[in-house]
Parts: sequence; C-alpha cells; structure tokens
Amino acid sequence: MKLLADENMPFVQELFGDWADVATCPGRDIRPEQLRDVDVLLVRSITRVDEALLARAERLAFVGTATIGCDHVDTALLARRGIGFASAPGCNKVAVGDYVLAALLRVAAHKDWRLGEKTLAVIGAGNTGAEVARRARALGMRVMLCDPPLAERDPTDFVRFEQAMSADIVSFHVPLTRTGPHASWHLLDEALIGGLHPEQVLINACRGDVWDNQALLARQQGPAPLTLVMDVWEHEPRVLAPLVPHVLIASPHIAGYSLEGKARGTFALYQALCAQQGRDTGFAPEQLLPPPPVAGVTLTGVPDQVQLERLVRLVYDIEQDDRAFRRALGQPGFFDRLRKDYPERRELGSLRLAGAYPAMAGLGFKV
Ligand SMILES: NC(=O)C1=CN([C@@H]2O[C@H](COP(=O)(O)OP(=O)(O)OC[C@H]3O[C@@H](n4cnc5c(N)ncnc54)[C@H](O)[C@@H]3O)[C@@H](O)[C@H]2O)C=CC1
Ligand SMILES: O=C(O)C(=O)[C@H](O)COP(=O)(O)O
Repeated sequence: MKLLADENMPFVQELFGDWADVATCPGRDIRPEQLRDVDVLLVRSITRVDEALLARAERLAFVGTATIGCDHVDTALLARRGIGFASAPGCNKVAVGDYVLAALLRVAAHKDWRLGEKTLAVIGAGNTGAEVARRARALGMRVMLCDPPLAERDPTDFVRFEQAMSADIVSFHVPLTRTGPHASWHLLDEALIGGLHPEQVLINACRGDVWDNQALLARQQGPAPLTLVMDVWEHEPRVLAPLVPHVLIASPHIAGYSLEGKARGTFALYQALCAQQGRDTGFAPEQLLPPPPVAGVTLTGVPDQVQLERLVRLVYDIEQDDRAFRRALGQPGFFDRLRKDYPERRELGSLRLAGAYPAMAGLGFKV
C-alpha cells in the first residue's frame, strides 16, 4: 500500500510505517502525477483535493485530512468516485481554546480590562467555539453564543448575530462556506465593520475568508480602529501586509497547532483507515506524546489576571508567535515556513496545578 502524506503531519511513520510504504512532501506541492500509484493520501488544510489533483489518481482508495476544517476537500467528488474519506473533527479544539484564552489575557492587559466585567460572543458554537466559551465563563465573562444552524433546532441558548456583534469581544469559530443560508464567506463584511464600536475586539481563529480583510484595513487606517486578533488571513499564505501593524496579535494559522492536537489529527486518520481495512488499532494517541517540559506548578492562592497570564505563558506564549510573525513578514514563503518550523507547543492541560481552585479546570489546566 502506497501512502503519501503532507510532510507537516507528525507521527505518520509511527502509525503507518509498518503497514504502508510512506512518502511525504510539502502539502502545497502535491501534483496529480505523484498520485498515479498512491492508495492513501493524507493532507492538511493547504492541499486542495479536487478534480484537478485527482485527475490521475486511479488507485486512490482513501483520503484523510488531519484537520477540523474540510473546505479544501471536494467531498462530493470523493463520494462519487467511491474514495473513502475521513477528517479529524475536534482534534485541535483544545489548542484553539488555549490560543483564544491567551489572546483574551493579552487583550485585557493591553486595554487594562478586567475580563470578568466584559462580554464575549462566540460566533459558531461547535467544538472550538465551545472550548472558547468554557474558558471565558471560567474567567467570569458573560458569554453569548450565536449559531443559527444550531438555533434552528433549539433556539434556547443562542442570540441573534446582530446582538452577538455588540459584545465587547467577538470570537469567530465557523466553518468556511460559500453557499447556503448560513454561508460564512465575508460574514464580517464592510457594512458590519463600519458599524462596530472602536472599543470592540474581534478574534478570528477559524478561516481567513470569513472576514473581509480589505474592508478591515480601511477601518483600521481610519480614525477609530478596532482591536484585532488574527490567526487566519484572507488568501493565505499571502497576507495583506499593511493590515498587520493594525493588528494587536498576528499569527500564521497556528491556533490549533498543539502537539496533542496534531497527534489526535493523525490518529483520527489512522483509526479511519484501520476501520476501512478491517485492521485493529494498536496505539492510543497519548502514547505518541513526549512528557511536557513543565509538568506541574503549586499555587499559593487564587491567581489574579496578571498571574494567570504568566501561568498560561509557562505553557503557551502567544506573544512569541506574534513576534515571530512580525519579524518574518515580507520574507519569501514566511507564512508556510513559520508553520513548518513551529515550535513544539503543549496544551494547558499538560500542566498540573496543585492548590488550584476548581475554576482553573475550566480554563484548560489539569487540577
Ligand atoms: N486556526 C486554526 O488553527 C483552526 C481553525 N479551525 C477552523 O474553525 C472552524 C470551526 O471548527 P469547529 O468549531 O471544530 O467546527 P464545528 O463544526 O464543531 O462547529 C462549527 C459551528 O459553526 C456553526 N455555524 C456554521 N455556519 C455558521 C454561521 N454562518 N454563523 C454562525 N455559526 C455557524 C455550525 O452550526 C457549528 O455549530 C473549522 O471549520 C476550521 O475551519 C479549526 C481548527 C483550528
Ligand atoms: O484543523 C483545522 O481546520 C485547521 O485549521 C488546522 O489546525 C490548520 O492546520 P494545517 O492543516 O493548515 O496545518
């Protein structure tokens, strides 16, 4: 069995090496001719799996994407051609929660805000949105959820989009869709951007095209800019460079890049391929992980917001990501290079807190 995988997918050798002939290559460079004799293709979000890519893939029996988002895969085409498909729902949701928590604490320090006095709206209350909501509640924030597709089934817990957009902080967690009643392409459009209050904070850790980046630039260059946290960008890997100086935290689509999240992603594909081939799964994803660099901390009291930020930074330093992004901006291929060379990052749950109050578990720590 020949397996071709994106070179940025860890643990492929460990999981598939003894039953497949494994080759890897950069995800953006996979060409149709490379797939001629490939049985299994494992990709990440940067490989567009469509008619053109699969033109010569006569043996292909399985495609897996080690990601939550599937907007890069023509799943209808795979179904038509009888090619098995799997993604990794929820694999890196915890990492996205950690990223947004780190961002919230940075924003609060920057604006001299007490988060417990602020409202946060989550647009898209699925796996990643729920992780963010859980952390925000643990910070004492008032949380609004906006998810029209879920609200159609049961409106009880949801607010309308217009109300959500009035929150102090609005965090976006929707899949990228271009058609249908809940299409999310440019969900944040020029008209909406123009109507926001200058004190508001917007966070995008889902897909770049959900925000109109040109319209945002126009707003940021005007007299009343917003506070922005951007992990994802329209037209990645290209970035609208003039926007970056107007963004408080800028990162190269790494919100989900914890080692645990990546391990879960590859493992989900391993499980799906084992199921397709009637093979037993011999591993647990935890077995793939090395011990965390910092395993435990003993607290002597309830940490305040500043101490909490320090505690988060012991595991994940979002400012380091921001600095690396700004340093590299403009260099050829900088976006993909930062992602490829991304330092090993662990989830907050890898840190055990002794003496912690129970709400710390809501923030993602192990207590
Ligand atoms: N920056 C990063 O590293 C990462 C980005 N992502 C992106 O985040 C997206 C969301 O991930 P999950 O929460 O795991 O997906 P999910 O499928 O669990 O949840 C998405 C939610 O959005 C809702 N939704 C759909 N259209 C909407 C609209 N127009 N307005 C409001 N809500 C809407 C859905 O009903 C669903 O509940 C993924 O599709 C992916 O594109 C995911 C992981 C990492
Ligand atoms: O899971 C998703 O969806 C994501 O956005 C991934 O975390 C992005 O990772 P890559 O697939 O682009 O490496």
